[in-house]
Amino acid sequence: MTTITLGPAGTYSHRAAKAVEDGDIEFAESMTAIVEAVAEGEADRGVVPVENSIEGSVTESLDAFSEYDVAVVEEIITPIRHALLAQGETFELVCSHAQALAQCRGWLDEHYPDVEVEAVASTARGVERAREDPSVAAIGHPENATNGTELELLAEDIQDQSSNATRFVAVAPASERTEAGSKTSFIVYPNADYPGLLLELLEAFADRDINLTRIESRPSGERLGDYVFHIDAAAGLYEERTQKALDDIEELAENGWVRHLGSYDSVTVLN
Ligand SMILES: O=C(O)C(=O)C[C@]1(C(=O)O)C=C[C@@H](O)C=C1
Repeated sequence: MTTITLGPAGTYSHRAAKAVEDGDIEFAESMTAIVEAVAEGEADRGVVPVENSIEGSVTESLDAFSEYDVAVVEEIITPIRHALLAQGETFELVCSHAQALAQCRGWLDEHYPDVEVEAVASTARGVERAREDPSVAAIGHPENATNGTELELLAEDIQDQSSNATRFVAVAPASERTEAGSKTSFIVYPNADYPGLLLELLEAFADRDINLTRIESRPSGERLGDYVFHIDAAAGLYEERTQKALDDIEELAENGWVRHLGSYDSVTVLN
């Protein structure tokens, strides 16, 4: 089994992938490339972040789920505890993934108000930059201080909320979609706009007592004000009520499309 995730080695995505998948792990540079590799059969599984408790959605992953046909087979929730790593105490630039920089914005403003920040493709890419250049510090998992050239751990637990956590999903080829699982993800493109449309979409679930755990609108890209809705429900497709809700939203989106990513269970991993 080959799993593809965000690289290089040492990213939080890599840690989440190792926690749930056996076998080889390969790396890509973007969430889109990971989802595409799974959709095209180049990898058996992909692990991508979808949502963070401080910064919200990882929109690149959501947009990739609209673009490529894949199944979600597991949800992985993990606490994210960032460290500041560098060759020494004097540096001018902090490099990390945009999500990680945002999760530590307050801490950086307080402790290093004068340093510049630069977003790079992943936290581990930032660590590489810090290894190459003494004027660069990185934000990433503390183990990056010891899993290559030694870096100093200048500070730990620098995320703005101690409860910082990220939700990842494991994706598989669309043929592996299953109806078994306690959660289901839907993507709905109604291709329509009238008063009460969103209410009707939500009623499909509310009328059947299905709790929604998330709803997110993403621009469809077709025209301004036109949206694709990502809806996560705390119910499995094996349940009659979920099938009925799906029938209703398919009817509401008769001019657009509905895709479900399958049903899946959730695990929490501490790493
Ligand atoms: O750069 C990494 O280490 C990642 O795995 C990406 C990512 C993200 O995009 O949310 C994952 C978890 C953290 O929230 C910060 C960054």
